[in-house]
Amino acid sequence: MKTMDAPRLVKTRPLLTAQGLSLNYGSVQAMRNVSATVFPGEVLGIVGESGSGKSTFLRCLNLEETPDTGSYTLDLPDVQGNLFDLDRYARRMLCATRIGIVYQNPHLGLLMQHSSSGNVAERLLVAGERRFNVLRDKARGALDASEFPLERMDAPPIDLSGGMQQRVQLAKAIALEPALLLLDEPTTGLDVSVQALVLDTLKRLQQDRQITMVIVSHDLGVIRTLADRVMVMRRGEVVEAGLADQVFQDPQHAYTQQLVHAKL
Ligand SMILES: Nc1ncnc2c1ncn2[C@@H]1O[C@H](COP(=O)(O)OP(=O)(O)OP(=O)(O)O)[C@@H](O)[C@H]1O
Repeated sequence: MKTMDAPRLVKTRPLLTAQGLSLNYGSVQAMRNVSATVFPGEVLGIVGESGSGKSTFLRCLNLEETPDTGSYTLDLPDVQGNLFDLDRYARRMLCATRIGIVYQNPHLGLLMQHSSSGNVAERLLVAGERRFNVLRDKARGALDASEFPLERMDAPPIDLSGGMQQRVQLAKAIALEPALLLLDEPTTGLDVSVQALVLDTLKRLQQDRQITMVIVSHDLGVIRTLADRVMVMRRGEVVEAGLADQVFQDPQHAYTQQLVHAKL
């Protein structure tokens, strides 16, 4: 069983605060009044059935999407106010330098025909690094931390396995040591044994670097392995939220009970 690391859960100020996010796509209400707080070094897991609004919420946290209502702040020294008020350039810079994301579909996060090291270096270039040796060394370091086989670092993602592609995405996401790492179904679609290895890497990275993470998965096993806190979504709403161990051991909402028992 996962052991609870108490000090990580007793932090004074949240890093991430999202309040009252709602978003409609035409007549579809993708999110209704969704709020979340994540403290530094914590992992928030978001579970729920397909179409419950998990990815929409994550896209908002990555500033790819702007909700109709709601606010989002990150408690960082040079970042102020509601991030949804930032212009496109400021959003792009904030995402490039402070927020990393790994998508389920590597085509969304990577240039599939470019070298893997080039994909990671691109993130550093956006942040202003121009020295070739530094780019190469930092890309190598990030790939190594993601447990990517370095002898393949010049291969394009299109020639790599799904697990390796996810490691390249991860390396790109952590290359600038982001304050927040967002993971959208990072292991879905991989073979079970590869899933377990990628999960191990995520767990190790989180423990070594204390990265604050928000992970979306429909797989309770993934959430149980990584998350300190859990948020359960259904039809665009949060139906239950709490410490992971509590939610899994004593789910309060009928829908969460159904999810947990279906998994057992
Ligand atoms: N760009 C879009 N245009 C129109 N509707 C959308 C769009 N993105 C999401 N939706 C709708 O919003 C709702 C929430 O979708 P979302 O992808 O956030 O759910 P999810 O919980 O992440 O599901 P899944 O696990 O299948 O990815 C769904 O009804 C979906 O069809």
